[in-house]
Amino acid sequence: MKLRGLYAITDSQLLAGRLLPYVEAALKGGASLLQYRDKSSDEARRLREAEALRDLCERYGAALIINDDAELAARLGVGLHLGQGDGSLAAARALLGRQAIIGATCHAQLQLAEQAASEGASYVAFGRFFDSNTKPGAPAATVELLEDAKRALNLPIVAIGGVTLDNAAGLIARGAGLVAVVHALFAADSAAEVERRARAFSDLFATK
Ligand SMILES: Cc1ncc(COP(=O)(O)OP(=O)(O)O)c(N)n1
Ligand SMILES: Cc1nc(C(=O)O)sc1CCOP(=O)(O)O
Ligand SMILES: [Mg+2]
Repeated sequence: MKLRGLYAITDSQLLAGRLLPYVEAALKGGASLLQYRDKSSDEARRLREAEALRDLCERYGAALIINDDAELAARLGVGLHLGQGDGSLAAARALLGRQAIIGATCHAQLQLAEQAASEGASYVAFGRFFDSNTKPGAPAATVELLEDAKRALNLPIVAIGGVTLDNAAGLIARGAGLVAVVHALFAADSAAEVERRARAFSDLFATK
């Protein structure tokens, strides 16, 4: 699986009552990775939704990544994203195996990315690059960091936080191999609009 392109991330509020049609639209539009991000503690719903998303991702040749929850990722045999306070990357790698995609939040710190790489991360994520509707309090990162990270690391780099169709190209030009997007993708009035946006994000990678 090539780690490049649009990385769509779900949001329980934005996608309430329309999770599957909107995610399918993002996949139709070319999203390469999909992260199931649900901060609730409703285990049964989380399992049900994650299973449905795994099936959808399989149909479209995309990879499903579970946010925060290594046990759920292991149960479904899919990837995992861990933040700095979400548990040990090395332990997750041991649990999920060599092939699993495991990503790490590195905020605006190259040192965190180097550490994540040494512990077996498949990609590193930096952010937030712009004002974020979804996570306004996330620490801010500058685009210069992407160039430094590109030089220093031999791993795919994800840019997250306030990414839109207007600012994504600049991040890609500076070294982001994936752009992770919630609001600018899923805050849409229709599935058709989500698909249009996903295709437009994906097209930004076509010539780079
Ligand atoms: C691709 C990607 N990058 C960063 C994050 C943020 O992870 P974290 O800091 O653990 O915050 P939560 O998303 O868990 O609130 C992410 N989820 N995905
Ligand atoms: C989940 C998350 N993590 C971030 C970080 O900087 O680590 S920013 C963010 C939210 C991304 O959503 P939107 O595309 O709506 O800004
Ligand atoms: Mg987390």
